[in-house]
Amino acid sequence: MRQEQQFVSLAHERLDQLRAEAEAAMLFTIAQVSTGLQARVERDVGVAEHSASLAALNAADSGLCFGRIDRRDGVTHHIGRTGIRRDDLERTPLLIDWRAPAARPFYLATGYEPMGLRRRRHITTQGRTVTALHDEIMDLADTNRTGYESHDADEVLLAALNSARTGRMGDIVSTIQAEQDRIIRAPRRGVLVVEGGPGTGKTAVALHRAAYLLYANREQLAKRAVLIVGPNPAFLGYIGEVLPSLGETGVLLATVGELFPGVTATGTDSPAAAAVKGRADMAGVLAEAVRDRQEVPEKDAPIVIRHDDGELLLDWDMAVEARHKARETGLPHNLARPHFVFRIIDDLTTQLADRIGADPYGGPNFLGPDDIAQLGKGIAASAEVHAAIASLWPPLTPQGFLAGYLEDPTHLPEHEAELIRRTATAWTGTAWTGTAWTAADVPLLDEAAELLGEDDSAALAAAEAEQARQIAYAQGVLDVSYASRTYEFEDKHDDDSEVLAAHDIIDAERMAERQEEADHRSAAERAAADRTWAFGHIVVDEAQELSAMAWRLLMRRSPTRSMTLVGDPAQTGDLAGCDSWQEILAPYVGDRWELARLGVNYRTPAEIMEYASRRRRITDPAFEPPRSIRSTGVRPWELTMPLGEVARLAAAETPDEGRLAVIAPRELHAELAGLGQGDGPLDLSRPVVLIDPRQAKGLEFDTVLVVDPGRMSANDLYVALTRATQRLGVVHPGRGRPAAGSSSSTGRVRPSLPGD
Ligand SMILES: Nc1ncnc2c1ncn2[C@@H]1O[C@H](COP(=O)(O)OP(=O)(O)OP(=O)(O)O)[C@@H](O)[C@H]1O
Repeated sequence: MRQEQQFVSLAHERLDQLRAEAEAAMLFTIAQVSTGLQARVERDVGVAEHSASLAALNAADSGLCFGRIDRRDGVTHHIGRTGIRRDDLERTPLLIDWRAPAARPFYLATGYEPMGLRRRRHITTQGRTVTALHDEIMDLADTNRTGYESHDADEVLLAALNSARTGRMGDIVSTIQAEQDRIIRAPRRGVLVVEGGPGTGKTAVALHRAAYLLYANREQLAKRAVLIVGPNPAFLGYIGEVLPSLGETGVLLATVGELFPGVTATGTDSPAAAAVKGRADMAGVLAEAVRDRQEVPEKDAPIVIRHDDGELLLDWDMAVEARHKARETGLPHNLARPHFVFRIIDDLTTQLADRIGADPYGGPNFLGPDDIAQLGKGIAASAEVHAAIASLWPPLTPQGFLAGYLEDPTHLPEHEAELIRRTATAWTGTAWTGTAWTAADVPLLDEAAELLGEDDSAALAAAEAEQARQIAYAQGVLDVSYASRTYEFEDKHDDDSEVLAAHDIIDAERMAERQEEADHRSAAERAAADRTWAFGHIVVDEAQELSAMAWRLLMRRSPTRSMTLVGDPAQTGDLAGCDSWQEILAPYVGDRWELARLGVNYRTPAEIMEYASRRRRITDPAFEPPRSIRSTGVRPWELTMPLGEVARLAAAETPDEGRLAVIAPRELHAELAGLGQGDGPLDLSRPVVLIDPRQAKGLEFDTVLVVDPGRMSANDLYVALTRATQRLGVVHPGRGRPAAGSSSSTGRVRPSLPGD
């Protein structure tokens, strides 16, 4: 213990030193007087880098060193949350990062396969003090004993699993299990699906995998960022702190509803409406709806355009031909539009030229090419012509198009159109007044953006003009720099001089590029603002919940198909969700994806899992639950009581340390308002929270009260019943009945389960 304490103290001293250095470097950078734009940008980048490394060092402070491996060849490594080098000339490693290859035996070695280890040691600390050691002998022939040999190999793991919940997920670096380690370190290429029942560590594994990949592929991933998709904002808040504690910042956490920059989905759809919006055939439906916006006049009712030189007629033939040519390009709507516009203007010009320049005696047209070009310019500049063209083939934004479509949904059976129809009060051009976008609208907006394409030619032209202006400016600067060479300089250094001046090494164009304000946002920040960003890796948690349309959106963000998808089809709650990985993935990767399974439940005690499985088998007789790693001796209980009394029950059941959740169908929440949560965003750090089964997805609490299970679908109930780490109570609404059965720790008498 003394030796390990010395080591841990040394590691912390070195961490403090590194922190002080990073702080000093940051202050120094901030203090730089930076006048030029370039210098300011460099300063900002420097500050961002130093603060990221400072954040990583700060996050590693708690539980800095948690393990040690002694190899048979006499080499010893200490394993920690981050890698630390000594302050010597060779910068020898002091603490090995848990993700480094050298740390791997700490997670994988067993008595059967010791991987060159003699001993594995878990070091438990509180602050900077070593409080316990647990040793495992790997080499059974080794007779050396330390006195800290663990009798129960899982002692450290069980202590971690039994600890009170805080409302925030913690990292598991000190107790990653071998089956989890193999998934965390699997190669980055391709699609890896991780399937497992509730509490098998899917979320934990997914987050540690993200941290591992950023460590192992820092070069590529730091530039492209990793996207982690979760089911709802409360869940993202719950897992949000795990990654900083793993020292990672190049990560964007988002729900699918947050993946269309500029749109915040605050509305809600009925489950049936979301299911329609999420269906794969919505892609074809929207494509048809876009074609509907490419119109032609009625055959016998051409559009009449007033023009200085007389009326012009935009008729059916002309529009059909122009539309055909524009569609033939295969370009999205807005990008094909210039082809349509060009064709119509050309035809109208011919129409006008034929009329003006016609020879009454049947000879050739009087007008020469220059005259005709002049006429064309006049037509192209006519507001009336443009209005007529726009009425046939309007430029469309995804928001404007989808808003219009949802007001009058076409290409769907009437009852489905009715489900998703929106009766908005007004569309202002950028937002709805009245009805908000929903999470299920976001994949449709993304689809619309693809179908419409962005006509950015105006923006590109503006960017080019700006670039030209900067080149001209830079040229001026270089000329001044050349002209102001001192004679002394010229005397001493002829043309072969090795001393370089600005004008020698940089031309105007390059200098202009440097003048441009460099984008010094992190990759994750830039990715969040860019709909077309291609992420280096995408992790999807609760992947079974995503609709087919959401998958289309995600696949666009991952052209390399480097993805980790974790989920459990048995927990699918969303009607739009898929229940077969093959079905989800086949359109994108065929059968080129890997499946890994996790089979041990680290969260739910055996007693609760047994109860949940029994309920589950009512609808799914062949159901096989994951194996619980621990049991608490406390069986779940059922009670019938008026809803108004649930708040009192919750107060009595709330553990002194830790959290309790009341999970009830949404429609009962008003009656359960006594739980005092208010209307604000869900705050999981409160000792008691009231949530519905969908919100409960992915979360866990020490104690859970499930209210009115009869109203929940089989999958929702299964999710609700598997959220507790210690105790589970099930409340049926009713007048209450005399209780009979086992006695609880709170003294309440609880009826035992039918069939128990
Ligand atoms: N190796 C481990 N060491 C310590 N704790 C672990 C380990 N693996 C998982 N856990 C813990 O088990 C609990 C369940 O893990 P997690 O939430 O990742 O499971 P899940 O499979 O995503 O569950 P669900 O499908 O129900 O959302 C968490 O508290 C997690 O920290």
